[in-house]
Amino acid sequence: MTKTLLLVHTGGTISMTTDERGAVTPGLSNPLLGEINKLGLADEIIETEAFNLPSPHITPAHMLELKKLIMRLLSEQTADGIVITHGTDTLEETAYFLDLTLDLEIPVVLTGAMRSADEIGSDGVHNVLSAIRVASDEGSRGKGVLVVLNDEIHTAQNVTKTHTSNVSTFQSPQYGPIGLVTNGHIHYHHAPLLRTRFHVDELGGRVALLKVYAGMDSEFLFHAADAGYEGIVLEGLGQGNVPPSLMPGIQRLLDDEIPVVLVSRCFNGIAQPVYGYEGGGRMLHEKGVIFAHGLSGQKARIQLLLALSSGIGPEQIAESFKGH
Ligand SMILES: NC(=O)C[C@H](N)C(=O)O
Repeated sequence: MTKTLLLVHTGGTISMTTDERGAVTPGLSNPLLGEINKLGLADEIIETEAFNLPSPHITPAHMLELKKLIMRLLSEQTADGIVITHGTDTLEETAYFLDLTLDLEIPVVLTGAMRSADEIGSDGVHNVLSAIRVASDEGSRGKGVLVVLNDEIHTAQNVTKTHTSNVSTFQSPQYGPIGLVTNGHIHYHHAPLLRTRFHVDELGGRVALLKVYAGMDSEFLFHAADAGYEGIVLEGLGQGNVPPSLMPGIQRLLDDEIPVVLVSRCFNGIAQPVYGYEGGGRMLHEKGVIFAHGLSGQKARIQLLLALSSGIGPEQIAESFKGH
């Protein structure tokens, strides 16, 4: 069966080259543009450049623009799958944003590279090739937004960048990758069960993400309430605890009806209300702190931003985090 894929570029190292100073930099034009089609990897690849940005420059506003661009392209052109190239630094946030906002059965696959387009051993074209094969595979339908790098398939919900420079940087700490890409096969060994979706046309609300540390005081939380933040995500300690000195700040946020979402700063495992001591998870839970089981801080922040922007009430916001 002939397959038509949309290939959308957003920038990142995959689209960068080394300048005369030896620094990796985006050029005036994306070196990937026009090159992938020459490889004859799919029957038809329709290529679009959304942005040419390093991914630390990508904001939730760009993510929403990307979502709208995809919907516009799909209204003009039917496609069997979508591949998006992206810088790796914030790739997981864009992937999760799209996972929470796109309502598509066709595969949507993000990829990137750790080595620039002109570097020896560059992983970019190989990763695009893998992403195109995954996006063309019937088994990839209905699995939510996927991230493909280094011959592994991850869900947007779980994947995270774990190494500053290694090509095997993307891992899914909770459950591992959901599939593998080999020379001849796309092989899935499990599938995501739960998905949350938000209908968002415009982004509203400021949401901050703060990492909790030993002896942390409440000052930043008081400041966040005074500064008009509409949501706070805390990367708590262990199973989901905070120092007692943070409790006055949390209480202030809750009194002001600012949702407080708690994840763990641990790399693995889920936050849960286990401990009954001052600042322990049980106390936080009883006060109304929302536990985002298994999400990283940066993903919980994207979700809280989308939940607030979608206009749902506090109970539905809390409910939306239950699936994780
Ligand atoms: N490997 C990369 O793509 C990292 C780069 N700083 C970016 O995210 O744009």
